[in-house]
Amino acid sequence: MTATSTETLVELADVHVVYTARSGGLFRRDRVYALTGADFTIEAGETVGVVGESGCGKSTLAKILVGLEKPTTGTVRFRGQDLWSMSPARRRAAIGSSTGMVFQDPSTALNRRLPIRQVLRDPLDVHRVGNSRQREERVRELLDLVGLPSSVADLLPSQVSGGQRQRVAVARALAQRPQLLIADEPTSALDVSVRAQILNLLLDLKEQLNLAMVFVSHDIQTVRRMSDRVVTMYLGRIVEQTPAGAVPGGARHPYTRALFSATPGLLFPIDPIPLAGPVPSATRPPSGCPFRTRCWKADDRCATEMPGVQIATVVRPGDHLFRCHHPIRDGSTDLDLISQAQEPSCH
Ligand SMILES: Nc1ncnc2c1ncn2[C@@H]1O[C@H](COP(=O)(O)OP(=O)(O)OP(=O)(O)O)[C@@H](O)[C@H]1O
Repeated sequence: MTATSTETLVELADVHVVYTARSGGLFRRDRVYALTGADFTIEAGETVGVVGESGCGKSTLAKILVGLEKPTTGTVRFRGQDLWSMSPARRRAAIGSSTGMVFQDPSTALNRRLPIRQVLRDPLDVHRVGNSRQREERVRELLDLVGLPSSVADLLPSQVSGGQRQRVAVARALAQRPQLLIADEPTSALDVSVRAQILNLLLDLKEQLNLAMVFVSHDIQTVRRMSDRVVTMYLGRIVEQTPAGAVPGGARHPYTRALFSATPGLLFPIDPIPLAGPVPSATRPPSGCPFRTRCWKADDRCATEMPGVQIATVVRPGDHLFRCHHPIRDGSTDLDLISQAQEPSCH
């Protein structure tokens, strides 16, 4: 699975998201550092998997990528245009035509009172895409695209199965022909029996429409299978970006290694690395490297200095980035075998 183009669809530059949350006393508010210093691009046609433990900022990153959340500081560019310096009308149009989002639970994401036909027509009506006949035609196309019979158009979302509802949610996200689909835990609310069908549907749509996709999941085995590139997040930071075939053995960040160490079905399995203790609070992240309180390689430097970005050249320059003072350099990767790539070199 490799990207077919290098056209940049979305670019984040030093994006921070800080929420305020009530804590303890009536008037006391804490800052929650949900996303810190995110530098990140998505190229046309590629699938990026986002992994990390609960609360590490995956959904915040997804919302930033689809324009649902405004950065506290930093820049989000859609096709080179600064999204948040556009007028609200232009921004809505840019978001609608560039990205679509599939949420975890289709039961809550879809308007329960509208028939599926209207659920799918809504984004077309709001953005005045074509005339009424063309919108009806697009609804039929969308149902066909996600493998649903046209007869479901007259049903309410509650009258179809969970898997079919998620197909409707995917169709709705694709209504305006976006080039980027963000899927935030798209199968975790579904029965195990239909999860594979939805994943296969996403893979088919990616091929058929040359979609770029951001796939957020706790299920790291699925992320590895679905993605070209894996982004590892820890406590609001992107700590590593690596080609999917390079994890876990080629991952340089100890946290990525630990997360993926128990992944079954690898050509080069590695010993499980247990993660000690809980993730620290996002209201008081540790100084220096955020992972240092759980890292077996941490030393004094990790407590005082946030590691800068290092580059490992696995296949192409820029394919593999990580932030660690003590990266792991041993181990074989599936990529070593597949691409006969050179051993990565760090700068
Ligand atoms: N609207 C909000 N107000 C205050 N804090 C928030 C808000 N949304 C998210 N957070 C906090 O920001 C941090 C990142 O949350 P986020 O939902 O992005 O993490 P996540 O990795 O997607 O978690 P999960 O895997 O559990 O869905 C967490 O500490 C969360 O509690």
